[in-house]
Amino acid sequence: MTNSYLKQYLQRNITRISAAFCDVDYLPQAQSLPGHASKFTQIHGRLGYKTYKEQFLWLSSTFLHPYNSTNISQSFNRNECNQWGSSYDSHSPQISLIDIFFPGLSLASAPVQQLLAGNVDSYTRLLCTLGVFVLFTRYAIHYFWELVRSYFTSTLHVSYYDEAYDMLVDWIAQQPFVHNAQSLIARVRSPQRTIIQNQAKKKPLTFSPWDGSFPFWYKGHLLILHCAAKDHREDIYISSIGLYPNILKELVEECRGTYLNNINKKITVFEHREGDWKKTRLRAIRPISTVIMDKKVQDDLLRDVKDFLGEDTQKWYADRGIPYQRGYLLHGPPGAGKSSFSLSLAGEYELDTLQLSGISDSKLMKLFAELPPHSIVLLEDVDVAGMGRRDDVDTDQENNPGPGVTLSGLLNVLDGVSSQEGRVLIMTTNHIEHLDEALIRPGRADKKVYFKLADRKISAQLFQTVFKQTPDHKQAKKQFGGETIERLANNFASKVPDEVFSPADVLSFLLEQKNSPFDAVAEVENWVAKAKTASPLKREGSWVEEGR
Ligand SMILES: Nc1ncnc2c1ncn2[C@@H]1O[C@H](COP(=O)(O)OP(=O)(O)OP(=O)(O)O)[C@@H](O)[C@H]1O
Repeated sequence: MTNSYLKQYLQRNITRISAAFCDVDYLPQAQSLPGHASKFTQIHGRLGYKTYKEQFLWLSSTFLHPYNSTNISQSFNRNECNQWGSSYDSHSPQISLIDIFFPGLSLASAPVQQLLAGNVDSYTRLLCTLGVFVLFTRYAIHYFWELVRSYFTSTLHVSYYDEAYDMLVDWIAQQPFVHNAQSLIARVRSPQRTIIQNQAKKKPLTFSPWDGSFPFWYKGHLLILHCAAKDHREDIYISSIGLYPNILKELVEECRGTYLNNINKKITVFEHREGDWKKTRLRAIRPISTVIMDKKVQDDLLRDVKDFLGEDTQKWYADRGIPYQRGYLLHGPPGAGKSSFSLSLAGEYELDTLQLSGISDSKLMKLFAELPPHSIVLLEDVDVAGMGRRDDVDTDQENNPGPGVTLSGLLNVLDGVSSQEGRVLIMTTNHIEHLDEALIRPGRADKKVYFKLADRKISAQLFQTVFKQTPDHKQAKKQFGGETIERLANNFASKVPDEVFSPADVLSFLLEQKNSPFDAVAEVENWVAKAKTASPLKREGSWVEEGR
C-alpha cells in the first residue's frame, strides 16, 4: 500500500465519493487529484474522520468489496499513513456552516445521505433498524389499542350540542385528575352566588381537559376520557376497559344529578350555534307572581299552558289528528313584561327556553325539527325579524331572502311536517298591526295577550313588590306594617298617570327609591313632571293616545 496507490484509488473513486455526498456541482470540475483529495477531505472531514487512514478505511468499506477492504486495511502501513497523512495536515477537517448553527447535525444526517446514495454501512443500518422499530412500535401500539377498544372496551359518546355535554363537563371540572391534565381549556363560569363579595369570586375560572386522552379512576374502574377538538367545539367520549357499559351509564347519571342540583331554580336558555341548539346560559327562575298583569288574563294563560302540557293531551290531539302544538302572541308596548312573562312561564313548568334570532330559513327548519322535548320556543320582536305583512315585504326580498328568517320560511316551519310535536311557541311584538294575518291566525298564535302600560292597579302592585316586607326589614328595625305599605302604594299609584308609563319605567323609578317607601311617594310627582318635559311623546293631552 503506497501513497501513489492511495492517490490512484482516490482518483479513481473521487467521482463516486462526490456523488455520495450529492456534490453534483463539483463533478464537472473534477480535474486534478489534489483538488479532489482536498474536496474529499473537506467533505468527509465533516463526518469526523480525522486522519486519512480513517477516511480511507471508510472509503474502502463503502465502495470496495469487503475482501479488498480488509486486505487494504491490513497492509496499510502506519508510517506510510503518517507520512502520507502529514502532507495533508494543513487540510485538517473544516467545520461546515451548518455545524456552527446546529452542532452535530451533519454527523447525524450523514447516514441518511449515505442511504440516499445507496450506501449502507453498519451505522446507517443500525439507525434504520431503530427507526423502523420505533415506527413499528408506534403503529403496533395504535393497532393494539384499536383492537382492545373495539373488542374489550365500552364507549359512551357525547355530542357537543347535547346538554349531556354540559353535564359531563361540569362534573369533569370538579375531578382531581384535571389538575394533572397537560391540555386544558379555561372557562369563566358565573358564580353560583349572586352576591360577589370579593375580587376572588369575580369571574371564577374552571378548567377542563381539552383535546387529548385522560385516564382516571371511577368507582374502581379505569376510564379514559377522550376529547376531540374540532374548530371551536369538542366531542367527548369516555371508554372503560372491560365490557362494563353500566359503569359509563352510572357516571352520566351522576353527572346529571350534580348538574340538576346546580341548575335548581334556574331555566336553561338555548340558542342556535351552527344550526344546532346549544345551551348558552342559566337564568334564575322569576316567580310568575312577580310579573304584574291582569290576574284573570294571567290565570287563563297559565291554565291553557298547563292543560296543553298535561299527560293525556298529546293522545287527545293524536286521536283527533290535530297537530300537537300551541302558539301564543304577546303584544304591547316595550317594557310591559312580555319577555319577563315568557321566562317566568318557562320556569313555572320547568321548560327550557329556546331563543331564536339572526337565523336563516334553512337553519330554522332544521332547528324546529330538532327541538328538545319540553321546551318553549321564544321568538322575540317578530315584527322586526323580517316577518311583517306580506304586502309590506319588498318583492325583491321575497325572491332573494337575506340572512334572516322570511315570513314564508317561518310559516312553513310553524305548520310544516318537520315541526316538532308538542312545541310551545311564544312570539312577542310591540306592533301587532305590522304582522301578517297568516302568522297570527289561530293555529299559529292560538292566544293573543295584550300587555298594557301601567295603570293604577299595576303601579300599586309594583310598589308593593318593591317594598314587600321581609324578615330582613324586621331585623334591621325598618319594618312597616302591611297596611302602611298598602296605603302608601295607593297613594303612589294615584300620582302616576294611567297608561302613560310602562311597568318597566315605574319599576325603574321605584328601584331608585327602594330604601324608603315614603321617599318614593314624596318624589313621584317630581318624576312625572320631569318625564313630561323630557319626552316629547309624553306631553300632557297626547300621552294616553301615544302610549296606547
Ligand atoms: N308587568 C310587569 N311586571 C313586573 N315587571 C315588569 C313588568 N313589565 C316590565 N317589567 C320589568 O321591566 C323590565 C323589562 O320588561 P320586559 O323585557 O319583560 O318587557 P317587554 O314587554 O318584553 O319589552 P320589549 O317589548 O321591549 O322586549 C323587566 O326587568 C321587568 O322586570
